[in-house]
Amino acid sequence: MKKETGEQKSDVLQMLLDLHKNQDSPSSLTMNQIKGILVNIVVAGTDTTSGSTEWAMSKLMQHSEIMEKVKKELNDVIGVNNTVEEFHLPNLRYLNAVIKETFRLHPVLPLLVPRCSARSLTVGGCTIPKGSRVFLNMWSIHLDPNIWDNPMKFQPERFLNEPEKLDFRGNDFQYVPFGSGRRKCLGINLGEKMLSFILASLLHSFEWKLPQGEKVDLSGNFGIIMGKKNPPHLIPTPRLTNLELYKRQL
Ligand code: HEM
Repeated sequence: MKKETGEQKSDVLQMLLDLHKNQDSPSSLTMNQIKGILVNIVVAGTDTTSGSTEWAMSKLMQHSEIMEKVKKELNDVIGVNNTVEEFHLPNLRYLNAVIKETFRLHPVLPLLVPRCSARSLTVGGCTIPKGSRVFLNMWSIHLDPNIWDNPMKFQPERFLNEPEKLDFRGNDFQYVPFGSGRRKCLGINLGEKMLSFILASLLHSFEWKLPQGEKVDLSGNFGIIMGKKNPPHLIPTPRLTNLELYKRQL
């Protein structure tokens, strides 16, 4: 990418291509490896973000009192005569707690990515032989009553009181929606910001309702990425007072 000043600025693709050019370096990459990395990023970043958005919208449709609190915060922070901008996001504390609580109850990768033990070891009295394929059931940790009060309840407030104690950077093993260790999600910052931006925009710009006679369906599908079995059908109506603002968003 070339800035107007003429100064070169590298993006991810450029960095990968530079590693390809430098074939003598131990960290050089082949074109096939570059393709693999790019596909990995696109695949890993797409269904996770859209799946989490669907879960969060469904939980909010199910809990109207929580939806009202989110809308009040959006009005206070953004204002009904304004659209969401990136700088608003850190101030949406309650919405961010809703997102964290959605990750806890509906992690899109409930078993994370499989691990392989590099040596034999004993964990909690169980021997794991070298070379075993290990799945970490992070979902059951997120619902463990020894760790969480009322674990089945959708209660974003639990993340408001001591937010620093429960970040999702992989340091608190009771809460790891983005995994932990060397293979943890490399899109944490982007994923968190995208989700916050998408939800804030959807909820600030529109009122949402279910089609007549339909109920919120919370069944999940079975797969590596656990999205909703049936995507939510929701009907939007404009929420902003100034309809010109919708043109600006297009
Ligand atoms: C709400 C959004 C997202 C969630 C909940 C999520 C969650 C996860 C989880 C749980 C893992 C497995 C970590 C482990 O096993 O320790 C993972 C891996 C990964 N994620 Fe994300 N992710 C999200 C968004 C993204 C985005 C936006 C990108 C890229 C732009 C991305 C790129 C990746 C990659 C490349 C891996 C594989 C890392 C590896 O195996 O070394 N993710 N993600």
